[in-house]
Amino acid sequence: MKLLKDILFGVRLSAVNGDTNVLVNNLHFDSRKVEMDDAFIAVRGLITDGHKYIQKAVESGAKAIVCEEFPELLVNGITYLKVESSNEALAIMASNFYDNPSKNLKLVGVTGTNGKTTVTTLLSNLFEKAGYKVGLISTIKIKVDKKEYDTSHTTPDALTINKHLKLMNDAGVEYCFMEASSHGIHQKRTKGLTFAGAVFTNLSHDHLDYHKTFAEYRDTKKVLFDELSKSAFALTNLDDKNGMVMLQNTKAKKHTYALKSFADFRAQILEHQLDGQLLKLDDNEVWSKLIGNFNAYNMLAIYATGTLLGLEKMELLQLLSQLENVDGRFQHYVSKGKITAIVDYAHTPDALKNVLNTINTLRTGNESVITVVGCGGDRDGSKRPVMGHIASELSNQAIFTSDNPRSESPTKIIEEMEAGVEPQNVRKVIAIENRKQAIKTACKLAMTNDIILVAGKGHETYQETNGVRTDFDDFKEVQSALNELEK
Ligand SMILES: CC(=O)N[C@H]1[C@@H](OP(=O)(O)OP(=O)(O)OC[C@H]2O[C@@H](n3ccc(=O)[nH]c3=O)[C@H](O)[C@@H]2O)O[C@H](CO)[C@@H](O)[C@@H]1O[C@H](C)C(=O)N[C@@H](C)C(=O)N[C@H](CCC(=O)O)C(=O)O
Ligand SMILES: Nc1ncnc2c1ncn2[C@@H]1O[C@H](COP(=O)(O)OP(=O)(O)OP(=O)(O)O)[C@@H](O)[C@H]1O
Ligand SMILES: N[C@H](CCC[C@H](N)C(=O)O)C(=O)O
Ligand SMILES: [Mg+2]
Repeated sequence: MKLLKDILFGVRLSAVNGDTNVLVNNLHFDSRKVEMDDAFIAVRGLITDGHKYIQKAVESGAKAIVCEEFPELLVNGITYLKVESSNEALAIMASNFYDNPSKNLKLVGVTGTNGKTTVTTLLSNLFEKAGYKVGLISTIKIKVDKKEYDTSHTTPDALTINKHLKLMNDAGVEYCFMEASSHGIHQKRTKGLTFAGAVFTNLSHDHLDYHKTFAEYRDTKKVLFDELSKSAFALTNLDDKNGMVMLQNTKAKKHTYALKSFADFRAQILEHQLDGQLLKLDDNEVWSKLIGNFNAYNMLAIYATGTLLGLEKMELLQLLSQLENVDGRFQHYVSKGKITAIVDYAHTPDALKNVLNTINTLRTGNESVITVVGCGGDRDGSKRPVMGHIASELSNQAIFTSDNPRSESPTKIIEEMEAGVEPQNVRKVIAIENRKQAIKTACKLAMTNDIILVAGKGHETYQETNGVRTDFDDFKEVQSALNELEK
């Protein structure tokens, strides 16, 4: 139990009706979870409006209501608080409720279209190898030292974030690396957190269904940097067109990294193969098990962050060379018959292009590249033709299939991908809606030395159709299809 007035510390209240000197048991933004003596924060969503459920929350025992508009009926004995932004109030209240846990560790936020999971996961692995207790909040999982929790979002809601940061405090965690998605920043899930630093990876086409314009998408990411304190660091990718935009209004100490421009932290790729690449980081050579230009950026971002957090350079370089690929990111398998299968979470045009370009640089002879790819339903539809074009242009054969159709028709999604295929590439493309069959077909078509890329779902272990998740694992599927054929 905590005093409501303490939980409200720092929240801008525009009206108060009732007593704030009351004890509150728990906070909720979903009326269905409210119990006796809880506070309910009414949030306006995309599907419905939390304000509609205020009365329901009161009936379930809510003692306090935080909202942007008072309901017509104010019940005696209940405290009503009016705020300009319920999302912002929720985040600040969540921090206060859990005793501001982000202040008790070094929290680093990573934002950008691609590379967030890779950078945060590898930073967490690296700091763990360096002997620290570490936390991770990522698309794949939440980690509190050795304990792992499932997660449904890249950046969870403010209550989930702060609850886990508190668990990190209790476990003695010193560093936490967290992904900051544009949805998360826009919905203020990260508001009120104290960041020791923020990292920008890159910006490319994604989520234009939600943000409407690219400028709005970019400016949302920038908020993470705008809100940093003077003592924090702001690290950006100088080679990205929007890298410097991120630093425009930040109070934090500014640092840059780049492969192509003159920056505080620099890298160069000296040589590369399927199993890794030799990098020059500043003036030191280091072997990276992760390949591709994009991973050189990721390794450099990790190196720079490690340095800014005070790790010793030689130790840092040595630990960098031990890092393994993150699950579902360029995860590869070479079959008995010498067919290479690569599973990658490329679900944006830029990621798909990067991965296929990297694969194409690995080709030494006449190997074919066969790509199996789909696009998610209920997500930015304008990515579909672009990804269709990239897959067909940069592969010898492309099989368009389902990703997570969610509430959309997989046939329609595939047709939208096909609309981007240029006439000279039409013969390279076939459509097989069933993902299992699509992967099997790619394996049947592949000959010795060929490379199969299965893109879009990476680490995901399910396929979501109409709200139902069925077990599905790209890596297992491609591995077992190849084994079956080569028995
Ligand atoms: C588009 C989006 O981001 N939606 C998020 C949003 O939901 P919403 O706006 O649809 O909410 P809503 O259903 O309209 O409900 C409004 C409010 O009424 C409340 N409610 C509703 C019903 C009821 O009976 N009682 C009640 O109180 C709800 O709890 C909610 O607070 O707020 C919810 C609560 O925090 C989120 O779970 C939900 O994420 C959905 C599931 C989602 O798929 N989000 C994705 C797009 C997302 O956030 N992705 C990013 C990563 C993307 C990337 O970078 O690639 C992420 O960080 O995961
Ligand atoms: N630095 C990078 N630049 C461009 N593409 C990248 C980069 N790092 C990874 N990728 C590509 O993007 C895919 C997704 O990578 P990752 O999961 O690290 O990104 P993310 O930002 O966490 O994505 P999400 O928004 O889904 O959380 C990878 O599988 C790879 O194809
Ligand atoms: N964080 C991304 C993941 C996309 C993964 C892809 N497999 C899909 O389902 O679209 C999103 O929610 O848009
Ligand atoms: Mg991620």
